[in-house]
Amino acid sequence: MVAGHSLGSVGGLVKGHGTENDFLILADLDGRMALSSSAVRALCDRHSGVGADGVLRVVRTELANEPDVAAQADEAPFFMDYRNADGSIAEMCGNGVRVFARYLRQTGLIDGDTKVATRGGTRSVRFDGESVSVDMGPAVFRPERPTVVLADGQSVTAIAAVDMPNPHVVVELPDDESLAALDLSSVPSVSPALPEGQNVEYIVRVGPHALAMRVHERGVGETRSCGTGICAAVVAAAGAVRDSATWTVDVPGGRCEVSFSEAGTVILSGPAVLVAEVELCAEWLPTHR
Ligand SMILES: N[C@@H](CCC[C@H](N)C(=O)O)C(=O)O
Repeated sequence: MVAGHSLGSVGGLVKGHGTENDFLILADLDGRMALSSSAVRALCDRHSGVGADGVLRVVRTELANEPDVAAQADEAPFFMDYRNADGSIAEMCGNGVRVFARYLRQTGLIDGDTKVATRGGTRSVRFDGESVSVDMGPAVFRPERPTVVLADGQSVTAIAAVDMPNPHVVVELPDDESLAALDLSSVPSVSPALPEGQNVEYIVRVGPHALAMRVHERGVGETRSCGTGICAAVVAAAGAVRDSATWTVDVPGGRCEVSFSEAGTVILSGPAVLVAEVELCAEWLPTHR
């Protein structure tokens, strides 16, 4: 890992967030770093590390050592290697990709709208002032309709399981009070669980095209926002009715907007903020490889 570089010099560790879903951005442009899951866990630990929901490693796409990613190099100059705080790998991160794009732009690695390579495919990104919009691709409904147990022991059948392309289970609750009362401090009991595990979104309809949502993320725990989860929630709530309206989704960390493109893909818009440059202490590094 790199310590002591400024954001402008494209190196080091940068902290950022999208609706308070927070990330550590690690520049490894030549793709030489062997980023272990234990290093990710150590970095993301909020007590003994820097603290974040996940790590975004920045690699030139043609130098990514995953063939499905390197194949995106003609379209997308940089690969977002996303890791959850527990060190696990995920296909996609909707808040992360906006923050990743903000980082690329602020460091001068790109100078405008771009495409980002991810394990879930290439994503188009458009800058619009404070907001960043991403074409998140198609949502795919899964056949499963699992049951999720709430803290009071009540079981609720999910309204949908949706791949974005990471797996989501969406549960609808009757009102704001039920949403506020949820205890998401442990992994939700989901039956049958999806084979790859799942992110679980709990939603309340607060208007014709408006949701409130909390989320328990696979590999992280409760987070203040989840971009792919927000998309899955809107897809589940909209069902077959996909009109041209823009949906708003309020999460504990802020608000994102979701709409559908003419091609039927899901467009996610929301803030992306870079917060700090972090210089790791030389003494800390060798023990956290
Ligand atoms: N916070 C992300 C989703 C990150 C991946 C997720 N925890 C998973 O394992 O699928 C987002 O904003 O989409």
